[in-house]
Amino acid sequence: MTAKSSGLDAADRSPTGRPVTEVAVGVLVSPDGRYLLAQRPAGKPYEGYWEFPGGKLEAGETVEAALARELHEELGIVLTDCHRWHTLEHDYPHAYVRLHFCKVTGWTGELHGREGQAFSWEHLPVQVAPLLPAAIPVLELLAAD
Ligand SMILES: Nc1nc2c([nH]c(=O)n2[C@H]2C[C@H](O)[C@@H](COP(=O)(O)OP(=O)(O)OP(=O)(O)O)O2)c(=O)[nH]1
Repeated sequence: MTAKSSGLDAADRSPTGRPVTEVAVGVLVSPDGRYLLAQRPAGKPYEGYWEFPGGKLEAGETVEAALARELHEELGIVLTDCHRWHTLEHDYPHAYVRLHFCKVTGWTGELHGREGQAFSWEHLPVQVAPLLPAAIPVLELLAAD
């Protein structure tokens, strides 16, 4: 199979030739219209910055499967309802990421930070800081929704 027919093409490289890290991100929406933000744990790039929960896709994983796994690992919840929303790319010093944002409206279980991270349900405009650079355009999209 050629690279193109297997789906591997120029989209797997950034415009400057960096490999693309695919990331599944959940925008959890509470019944009263707040959004869940989590603080990045110690030891990760941008430690202490606020972001939407999620993480990198593993080999062969879909966005939805990766998101379900990450939400369970990070927050102890089981994803029951989500849909893809926006995809954004960001060129960080540590990686070029493609962020697949999904709106999450259904889950079961009690939320708790299983990696010791803080989290907060926020109305717009959010009060937590600092935010990951790539979270800022997402908050603008949410405000415009
Ligand atoms: N989860 C999440 N990641 C984001 C957001 N915005 C943003 O630029 N990112 C970037 C930061 C990281 O480079 C990448 C996510 O990778 P990560 O290190 O958190 O993923 P992971 O949990 O799989 O990490 P790992 O410890 O397994 O390496 O996406 C966001 O809102 N949420």
